[in-house]
Amino acid sequence: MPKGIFQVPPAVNEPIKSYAPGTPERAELKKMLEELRSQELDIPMFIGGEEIRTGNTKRIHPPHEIAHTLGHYHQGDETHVHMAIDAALKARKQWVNLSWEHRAAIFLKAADLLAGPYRQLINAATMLGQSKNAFQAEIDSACELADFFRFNVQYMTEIYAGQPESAPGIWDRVEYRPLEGFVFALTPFNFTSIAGNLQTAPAMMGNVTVWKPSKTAVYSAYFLMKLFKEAGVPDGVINLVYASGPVAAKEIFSHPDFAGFHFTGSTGVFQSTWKAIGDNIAKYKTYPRIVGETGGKDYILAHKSCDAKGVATAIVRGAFEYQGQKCSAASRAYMPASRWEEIFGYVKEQMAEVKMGPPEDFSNFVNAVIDETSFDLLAGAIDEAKESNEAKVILGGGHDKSVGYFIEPTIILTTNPKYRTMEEELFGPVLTIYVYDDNKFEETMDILDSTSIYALTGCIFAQDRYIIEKATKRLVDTAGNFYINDKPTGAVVGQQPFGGSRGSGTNDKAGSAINLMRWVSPRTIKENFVPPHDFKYPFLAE
Ligand SMILES: NC(=O)c1ccc[n+]([C@@H]2O[C@H](COP(=O)([O-])OP(=O)(O)OC[C@H]3O[C@@H](n4cnc5c(N)ncnc54)[C@H](O)[C@@H]3O)[C@@H](O)[C@H]2O)c1
Ligand SMILES: N[C@@H](CCC=O)C(=O)O
Repeated sequence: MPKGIFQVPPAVNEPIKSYAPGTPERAELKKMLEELRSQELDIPMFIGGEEIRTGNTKRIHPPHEIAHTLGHYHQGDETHVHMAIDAALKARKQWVNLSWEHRAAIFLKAADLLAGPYRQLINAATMLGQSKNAFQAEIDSACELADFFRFNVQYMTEIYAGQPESAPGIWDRVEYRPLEGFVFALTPFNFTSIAGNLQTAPAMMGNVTVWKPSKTAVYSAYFLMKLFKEAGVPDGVINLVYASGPVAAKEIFSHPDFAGFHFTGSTGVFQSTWKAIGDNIAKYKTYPRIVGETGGKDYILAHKSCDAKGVATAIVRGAFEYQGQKCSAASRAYMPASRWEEIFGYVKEQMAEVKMGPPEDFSNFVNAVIDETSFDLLAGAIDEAKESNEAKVILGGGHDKSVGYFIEPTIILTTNPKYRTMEEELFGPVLTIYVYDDNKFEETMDILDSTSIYALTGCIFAQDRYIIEKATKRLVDTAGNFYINDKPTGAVVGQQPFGGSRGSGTNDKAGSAINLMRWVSPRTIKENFVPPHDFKYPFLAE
């Protein structure tokens, strides 16, 4: 059989389609939305390639239309988590031995299927299930996920190519073994791409996985599983269960073969799961890898030298796209007193054109927040600000859950830079502004640095280059992704590796070689071509 040192096609970012009126992609997406809306799906779990139905079904509805039923999923319990672990460990025997180029081919095929025949299916499922507009679905579930697959394949080959030096007569090699056990992927509701990356990144490196999605993103998870199957992921390599988070975590974190945790979600859940892993540490065969990207309190800092219109657009897009439900979304902003009125004028001008409603109507920029719990939390914080003597609502502030979970894009102005909504992650379309005295730029950076536990994203708007340098240095620990004259959202795989530090996560940069390295356990192999036959050192010769 001919052999070769294979090279993968260089990764390029999936081009974003416009969905402008009259484009074929708009027509295809509209048709797919209608098709999905006309069905009520029966959604099983997938364990070892089998469809598992429990009869304990839960209704799925669009967050923007509570009365409409998209389908029902079969809720599992601890027995299904166990089945998933067993199926993963069974599949491991073959999967770890499959040559890397075949793993690569599966995920390159997944990228092409997603960019082609699955594109509008996954986009429509994300729009309906998670209430995203067409553009937000496109950049997430089609483009970012295809980018994760393609760039991760390329990074995988770069990792494998990393080999040590060899002295004369010796050949040193490193093999990047998958972890000894299984990986648990616990995924959030807000990005279909993240839900599709957390189990495939470890799987690409030769691992087997148990995947538990958010209960509010089961609908798109179901279609992702179909995509994985069609791409050729063998049975049992990725097992999808819908047990509750605590039930799944309890079973998984007490299993001796638990070898890795790939998490994205809130800081509180990450901290509690880390603690559970720590409590069980003596049970495991190997020290588990823990990767978690978590919450944020992302900021916009404007200097008096800023471009006011640029700041206003960063506020509108950075805080309100996808209803502020991006971990990267701007939720606090520091504005110079001399420019605030001008900036706010532009914000009001832009917001006057923003429409809110269901994503099936393509003229809506803002859709619904994910569920009632989130709605109540956001509405409560807004109402509290309305009553506060330290804050006032200067834009939006309305909320209504009679049809869907709609929260108007809201701006709170506070006189207290440590006001609750300057510190806590709310995860919705609520931005809090603190206006500072132009002469207190440095003190304002100190306040910004010490206000929240998070350090995910942030940006500086300034035209003065000395100020840009000063802010970049002074705010070094406040964000894992720092932007200059740009909004703090919209990182692209291969361009801006994404992740935060402090309370925002382990900063292992999703969609990068840093992340993939966490899913391998290298073995060093030294081969001596002509082993010595005499134990004596030369200096013993006398
Ligand atoms: N840093 C990042 O890259 C990034 C990206 C996306 C989202 N996020 C963060 O994710 C959060 C929003 O997503 P979410 O609401 O789905 O997060 P979440 O923490 O509520 O849920 C994440 C996952 O954990 C599960 N879970 C919830 N409680 C659990 C428990 N007690 N034990 C075990 N599992 C549990 C959920 O079912 C879900 O699958 C925000 O905090 C956001 O900032 C971070
Ligand atoms: N890539 C996205 C990640 C958002 C997470 O929820 C961004 O940078 O906005």
